[in-house]
Amino acid sequence: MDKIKIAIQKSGRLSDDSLKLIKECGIKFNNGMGKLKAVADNFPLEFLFLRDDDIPGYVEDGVAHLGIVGENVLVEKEKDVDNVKLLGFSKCRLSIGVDRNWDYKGVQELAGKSIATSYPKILKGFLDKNKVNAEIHEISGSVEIAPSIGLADAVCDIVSSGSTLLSNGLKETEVIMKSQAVLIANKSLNAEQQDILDKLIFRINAVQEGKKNKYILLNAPNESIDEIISLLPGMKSPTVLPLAMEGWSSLHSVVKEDEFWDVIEQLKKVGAQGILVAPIEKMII
Ligand SMILES: Nc1ncnc2c1ncn2[C@@H]1O[C@H](COP(=O)(O)OP(=O)(O)OP(=O)(O)O)[C@@H](O)[C@H]1O
Ligand SMILES: O=P(O)(O)OC[C@H]1O[C@H](OP(=O)(O)OP(=O)(O)O)[C@H](O)[C@@H]1O
Ligand SMILES: [Mg+2]
Repeated sequence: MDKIKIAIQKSGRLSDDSLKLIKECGIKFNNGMGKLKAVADNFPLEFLFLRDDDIPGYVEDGVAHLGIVGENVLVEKEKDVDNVKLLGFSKCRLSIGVDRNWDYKGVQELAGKSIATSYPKILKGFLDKNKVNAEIHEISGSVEIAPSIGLADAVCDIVSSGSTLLSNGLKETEVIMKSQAVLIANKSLNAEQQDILDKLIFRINAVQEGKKNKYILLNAPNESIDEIISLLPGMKSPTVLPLAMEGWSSLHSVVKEDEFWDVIEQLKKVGAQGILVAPIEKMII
């Protein structure tokens, strides 16, 4: 079978979670220190470890068939690739930051100022949309230092916790876009390559669904079972098994991670006991 190539960031904010997702999909490979290429042992996938900025271009050209990048880089690079799937990690935002003592009242205050950024296209789009004429000063890293060394009046850069802005005497004033990691694909995959991508997407979906849900087991008096079933509808419907103790049943189901604590409270109110909750590794709906 043909192999397809996936481009992953070599080292940075996307790398660990990208590799973790691949491993959670049951794909094994050996990425020794400093290796720029690796081949999976049990799936037709080859890995290229690259700078994230280069990934959309390599995927457009077909040097790599797939890639994992931040949406911020994907939008900035304006490459013609398929946006296959949001991956839910490396969540951040692209924001304007200004000196914390600037009494900033709105985007019009950026008129005539210079803004340092590694995202000139996205920034230009934002300024044009707001009809603000400002100078864009493109730099490739350490953007937050620009105002304090007199290079620019403001910055447009990635913010997550905000601690980099804070430690450079800046404050966040405008969120231009929100971003997370995304799986991208070349637009001209052949049937065999598409088949491999479909298998990978199937596995990613199973991993993501598993994370969104928990497996729940509980004991309940038989008269509460109908009410509990309405609280825990499960994938099709819950499994209900009689306990050795007369008048009691054991019920197995799944519950959504984000509804979990509310549901547990309601289950207790209707008489559920001995509630066990376990993580789900994979879930295929
Ligand atoms: N603090 C953060 N928290 C969460 N996600 C982030 C954070 N910083 C960046 N990201 C996301 O991870 C991507 C990679 O960030 P990183 O800082 O590793 O890039 P880089 O320094 O340009 O790396 P490279 O050396 O590969 O060019 C960003 O494009 C963004 O989508
Ligand atoms: O709001 P925060 O949580 O502080 O995160 C934001 C910082 O994180 C990223 O840099 P990173 O630390 O990845 O270093 P880099 O300069 O190598 O990109 C980004 O470029 C910001 O500088
Ligand atoms: Mg980069």
